[in-house]
Amino acid sequence: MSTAAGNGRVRTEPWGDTVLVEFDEGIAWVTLNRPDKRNAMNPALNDEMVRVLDHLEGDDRCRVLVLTGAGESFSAGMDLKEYFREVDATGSTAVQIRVRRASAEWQWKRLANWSKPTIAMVNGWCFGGAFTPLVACDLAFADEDAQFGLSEVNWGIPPGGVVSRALAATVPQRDALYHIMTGEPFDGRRAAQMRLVNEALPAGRLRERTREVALKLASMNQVVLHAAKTGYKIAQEMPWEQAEDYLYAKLDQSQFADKAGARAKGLTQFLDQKSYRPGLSAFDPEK
Ligand SMILES: CC(C)(COP(=O)(O)OP(=O)(O)OC[C@H]1O[C@@H](n2cnc3c(N)ncnc32)[C@H](O)[C@@H]1OP(=O)(O)O)[C@@H](O)C(=O)NCCC(=O)NCCSC(=O)/C=C/c1ccc(O)cc1
Repeated sequence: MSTAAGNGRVRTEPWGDTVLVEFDEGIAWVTLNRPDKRNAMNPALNDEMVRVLDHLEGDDRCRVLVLTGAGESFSAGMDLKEYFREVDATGSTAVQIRVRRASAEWQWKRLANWSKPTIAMVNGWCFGGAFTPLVACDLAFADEDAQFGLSEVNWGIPPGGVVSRALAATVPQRDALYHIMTGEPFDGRRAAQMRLVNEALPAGRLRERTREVALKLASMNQVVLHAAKTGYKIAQEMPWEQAEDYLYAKLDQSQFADKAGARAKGLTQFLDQKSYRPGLSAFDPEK
C-alpha cells in the first residue's frame, strides 16, 4: 500500500495512525497507539495491524517483533463503541463478518503463525480481546503491576472470539474459569504465576528485560527458530505418530532452507574444535 507521506515522498510502510513501528537492532517495536482509548482495538486498528504484520514479515529490519501499547495500557480489549455498538447499528451481517475477520486475522491467525519470533510486552491494562494477541505471541513479559481481566461478564457477554481458547492454551482450568466467570482483575505477578506470561518485572525493568530477550532471538538463526516454534505449535495438536513424522519433516526442511549451515557449524565447533558446549551455550555463527 502506498500513501502520500506529506513530504512529497510516497510512503510504503502501512503504519502511522493507530499503530507505531520503531526499528532497533533487528527488533521491530510495534505499539498499539490509541492511548486516549487505552488502545482499545477498533476496526481501523485491526485493519492496520493486518497490514503491519504483512509488511514486517518481509522487512529485513525486523528479525523479532515486540507487541506493546502506548501510554498506560497494553490494550483495553475490543473497542466497545466502534467494534460492538457501531457495527450493531449498521444492522449488516456483512459488516460484522468483515470486522470479525480482520480482528481474528491479525490477533491470532497471522500472529500465532508468524515466521519470526514474537514477544508481547504487557505494559499496563490488558482486558478481554487483548488476551488473544497476548497468547498468540511466542513469549510474554509483563509489568508486575499491569492489570489483566476477563471483563466480558462485567458488561454482559461471555468471552468472544477465541479468548477462551487462548486461555485454555496457556493457563490451568481452575484459574481460567475463575477469571472468566468472576471477571475479577489480576496483576502481572499473578499472570506469571498462572503462566499467562513468562515473567513479571518491575515497570523500570520491563523494557530492558524484553529487549534483552528480543536481541538474543534477533541474533539467532532465523530459519532454525522458525522451524522450532512452528514445530512446537503445530505438533501439539497432532497424534504422536503424525507429530513424529511432521517434526522430522520440519527438521529436514530446516536444514534444506538454512543456507547458513547452522547444524554443520554447530557439530564442527563442538566435536572437532571443542570451542563450546551446546548444553550450555550456542555455537558461533560467524566462525
Ligand atoms: C480500566 C480501563 C481499561 C482504564 O480505566 P481509566 O484509565 O480510568 O480510563 P477510562 O475508563 O476513563 O477510559 C479512557 C477512555 O478510553 C475509552 N475506553 C477504554 N476502554 C475502552 C474499550 N474497551 N472500548 C472503547 N473505549 C474504551 C473510554 O470510553 C474513555 O473514552 P473517553 O470517555 O472518550 O475519554 C477502563 O477504561 C475499562 O474498564 N475499559 C474497558 C475494559 C473492557 O471491559 N474491555 C472489553 C473487554 S471485552 C472484549 O474485549 C471482547 C472480545 C471479543 C473479541 C472478538 C469478538 O468477536 C468478540 C469479543
